[in-house]
Parts: sequence; structure tokens; C-alpha cells
Amino acid sequence: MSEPRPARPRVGHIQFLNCLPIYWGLVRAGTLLDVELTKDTPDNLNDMLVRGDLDIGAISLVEYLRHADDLVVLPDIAVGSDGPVLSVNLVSQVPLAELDGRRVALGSTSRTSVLLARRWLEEVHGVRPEYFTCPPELSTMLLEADAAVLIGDAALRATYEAPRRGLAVHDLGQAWRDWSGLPMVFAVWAARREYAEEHPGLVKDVHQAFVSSRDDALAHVEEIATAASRWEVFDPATLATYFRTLDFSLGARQVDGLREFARRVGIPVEPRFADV
Ligand SMILES: C=C(O[C@@H]1C=C(C(=O)O)C=C[C@H]1O)C(=O)O
Repeated sequence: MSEPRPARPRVGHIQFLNCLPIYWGLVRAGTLLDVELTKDTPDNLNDMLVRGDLDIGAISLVEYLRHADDLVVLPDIAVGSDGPVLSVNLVSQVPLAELDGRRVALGSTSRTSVLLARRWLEEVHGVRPEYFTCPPELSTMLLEADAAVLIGDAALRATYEAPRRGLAVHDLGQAWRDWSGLPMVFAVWAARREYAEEHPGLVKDVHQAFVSSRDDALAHVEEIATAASRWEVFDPATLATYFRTLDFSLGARQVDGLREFARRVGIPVEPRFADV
């Protein structure tokens, strides 16, 4: 028998197409064997990381900001956009100026985008709708609301299908860029602070795995898009465009965008980064 081994890091992965390129890279590198991966929607992953049921994972930006004392951000990698994102939308049956006092449905898987939508409607369009949270299913949402906020695969579908149904699709990545002049960071990767202090080497390894995986995936977008189109409703060209539209970087401009979002939503946190 050998020495007792350290437990594998418990890592959260967003189970949307937006993070498929990163998953593909992890599979290809064989790195998945070194982590205990939990795939789920952002709302569930947020709660698990905050509760300490995960050590490292993707987290909605606003949930990171709310729990910044307990977390450290992994540098260089994020889920964002510098302009349109295609998969974070406000879909409306009426002109936005008419939404005052009307019902707007917020998809339950999102924390950052639903807050962005609320601020944008209030401050740019001068309307204060009545909000309610519900499962992210567009047709059901619009039975009870005049507009809906969606993220992930449901939002990507809406980008292509909703205009055919006479609905207006407002891309919230573009909305943020027009409003702030900056890229939007929807989610970051973070580690629990105590875990990063106790296991700096493991955090460094996981970070390296994600960054290499992202880089590898971006060099093979067509291949990933073709493979994914076999089981997704989107064709390879649509998926390739989507993967290239997303901004997986976290450079100086993205961090400026992150800080500006934090300021505008009233949680002006200065991000603390993991030492990797
Ligand atoms: C770009 C996206 O960003 C997402 C938006 C999130 C949020 O609004 O809380 C969380 C994680 C990301 O998946 C997307 O969902 O497509």
C-alpha cells in the first residue's frame, strides 16, 4: 500500500454549449481524470461553490462579487463577450419603452445576466417592470410575461428562432458594450480561498488545465462545432460562430468590464486573484 493520496479537487463545470470547448480540451488532454467534475447549470454551481461543496468552479460574476471574501479568482479565463454574445438575451413581445409596470420573466439559471437586464432596463430604458423568476423555457415564460431573460442554450436558440415568431431579441452582451464601452464578464472561475491557501499546487494545476484546454479548443473550433452538431439542434457553422463570438479571456479590458459591472450593481469589489 502506498501513502494516502490527496483527494482530487472538486471542480464545477457549466453544462451549457458555452463551455463545451473547454470540456472538449479537458477530455483531449486527459485532465478529467485528475478532477472530480460536477456538470450543472450556473445557479446550482454557484450555490455549491459558495457552500463549499466544490473547491473550484465557474461562478456567475455577481455571485463571485457577493462572496468575494471567501473566494479567489483564477486569472486569464472567463465566460464573456466583447459585444454580442448570442446566448444572453432579453426577448420581448413589446417595445422596451412599454415594459414599465409589465411582467418580465427571469430565467432561473442566471444570476449575472438577470441583474444586468434589470439595471439596463431601468437606467437605459427608464422602465421598472415587475419581475418574477421561472424555469428558462421561452414559450412558457411569454405566456405570463411580456419579456423574458434567458441565458445559455435556451438563449442561443432564441437568437435564431424568436425573430421568426415576431419577437425582438436584445443581446445583453451588446447592450452592456453599448452602455459601458467595455466587454462583459458573465462568469469567472474561482477557488475557495481556504482551499487555495491549503492546496496552491492543485489550484495551479486546475487553472493550467482550463487555460490549456481553452487554447487547444480555440485552435480546433471547426472540429468541435462539427462534433457537437451531431447531437445539438445547431448546425456546425452556427456553433463555430458561437464559439468564436464568446470571449473566454480575462485580460485588462475584461477586468475593467468586471469592475465597472461591480460598480454599477453596487458591489464595488476589487477582485483578488489566485496566485497561480
Ligand atoms: C454567456 C453566458 O454566460 C452565463 C451567464 C451566467 C449568469 O447570467 O449568471 C452564468 C454563467 C454563464 O453561463 C451564457 O449563459 O451563455
